[in-house]
Amino acid sequence: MNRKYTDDSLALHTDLYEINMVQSYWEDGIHNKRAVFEVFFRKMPFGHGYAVFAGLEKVIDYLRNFKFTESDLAYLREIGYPEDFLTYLKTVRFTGTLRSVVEGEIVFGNEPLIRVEAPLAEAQLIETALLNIVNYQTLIATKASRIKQVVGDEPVAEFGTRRAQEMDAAIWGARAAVIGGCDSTSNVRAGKLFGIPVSGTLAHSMVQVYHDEYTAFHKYASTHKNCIFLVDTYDTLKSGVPNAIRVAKELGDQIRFVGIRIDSGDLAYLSKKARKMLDEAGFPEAKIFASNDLDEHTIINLKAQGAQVDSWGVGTKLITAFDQPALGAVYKLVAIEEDGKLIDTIKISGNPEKVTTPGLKKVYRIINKQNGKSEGDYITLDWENPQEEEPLKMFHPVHTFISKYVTNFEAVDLHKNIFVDGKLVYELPTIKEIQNYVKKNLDLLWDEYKRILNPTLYPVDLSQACWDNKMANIEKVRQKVAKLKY
Ligand SMILES: Nc1ncnc2c1ncn2[C@@H]1O[C@H](COP(=O)(O)OP(=O)(O)OP(=O)(O)O)[C@@H](O)[C@H]1O
Ligand SMILES: O=P(O)(O)OC[C@H]1O[C@H](OP(=O)(O)OP(=O)(O)O)[C@H](O)[C@@H]1O
Ligand SMILES: O=C(O)c1cccnc1
Repeated sequence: MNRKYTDDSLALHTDLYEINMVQSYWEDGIHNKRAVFEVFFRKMPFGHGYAVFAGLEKVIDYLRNFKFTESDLAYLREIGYPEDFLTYLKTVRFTGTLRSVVEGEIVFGNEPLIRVEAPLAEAQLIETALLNIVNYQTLIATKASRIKQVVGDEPVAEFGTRRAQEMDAAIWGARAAVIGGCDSTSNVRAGKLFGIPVSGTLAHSMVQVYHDEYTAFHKYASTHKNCIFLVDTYDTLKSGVPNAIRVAKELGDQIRFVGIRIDSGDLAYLSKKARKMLDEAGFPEAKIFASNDLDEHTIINLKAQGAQVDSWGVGTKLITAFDQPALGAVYKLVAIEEDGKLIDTIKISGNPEKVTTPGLKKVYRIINKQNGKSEGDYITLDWENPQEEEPLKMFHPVHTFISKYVTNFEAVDLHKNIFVDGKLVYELPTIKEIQNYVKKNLDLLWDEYKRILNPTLYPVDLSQACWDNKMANIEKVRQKVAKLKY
């Protein structure tokens, strides 16, 4: 490789306009004003009833190491930035406070997932990377959770690396898939980096190398104790399954015949026939693994057809978020310092759903103590404490007549302090802990929110104070615009 600059930092993993805006702020002397931005998405991915948040570990890593290196500065110099601005950029680190929902949190549209309070320049420079990370990982974790919803307790292996949108996506996608509910990944590097269980069978090429299944299975079994034989290279029922049975019988206790994998053809029909053959041959414990372009839709169909599948391998459609390639999370300014005080800001849109909600906010999950289920999420201004309100009025933020009163509840603040004044104060959980957290959180939701087709809309409401503040800000902008004379 003969590149002019070494790839030794992620500070330039940003859109040019962020640097240009920061240059203007710096020239104007406002780059250190406090600014507050929030990350949120509007539309539920895949039409799912909930999303699974992922990406925080990478966000933390990115922010801890945030700095412009000599090669970054040399490149910026080359493309025309002035020396005094570069001298300033050299000093920039992340010194802000970041509050966020944790990985594995069940989240919904229009609620703040991450809140960044930092000097304006810093908060601006990190926008692109934060969105890049959270958009992808949350999307994949959510897709995996959809798949897990239809699979139930059977194991799901993530097989997507070869079809992922490049290497980083494979690695972080594998991790996100495991957060969402996959039990293992085929990506060995992801196993090494994140402590995720790895799993695998064998490919058609190995059968082709030995020209017949019998020899290939024997060779595999002579080096590996646990054997899952791939049975669809030539003819699943006439050749693959009989050869798997023959080798398993011949080797007896010398191997652990875990089962067979079917990777083409009619998976319902073939799995039922194969099940019968394995049972009749005395292998009722042998498992049937299925793969081939699977997703939640094919799996639900296969189950409806009575497919005898015990374990699922899911690749392309999971790792590429095949039916919805982007989450669409945004990063919006909600407050900015003026005369030493934070002032709320708003972005108006003709589309009511795109009008931002001004001010520093918190998001609470309102859990009914009687049944242990969530009543909805409740967004408040920073200073509010919904726990002190009894009964708590929850109302739809657009169709405000839809409302309910909740009593006997626990209001759980979903945001944790991750960085305080640039210092990391959060201890990262293990992947196993994150997976358990997802399961525990999903128990809070009624099944109606969890079905994969037309789920009931989960309430994400604004507190009265938050709603009033939004209306007041809209009115303020309206009056300002009305006074303009152009
Ligand atoms: N019984 C079934 N009901 C619904 N979908 C199925 C069933 N069996 C398999 N499928 C799905 O149908 C698709 C079939 O893919 P494809 O047309 O590539 O056929 P194939 O059998 O894999 O052929 P090839 O040998 O070329 O791989 C896959 O997505 C697979 O998961
Ligand atoms: O279908 P996916 O959900 O994407 O799962 C991954 C696929 O990758 C492999 O196929 P491939 O044809 O690449 O290699 P093989 O010869 O090992 O089957 C495997 O057999 C699966 O079909
Ligand atoms: O181990 C497997 O069976 C596997 C791994 C990656 C992709 N497809 C299948």
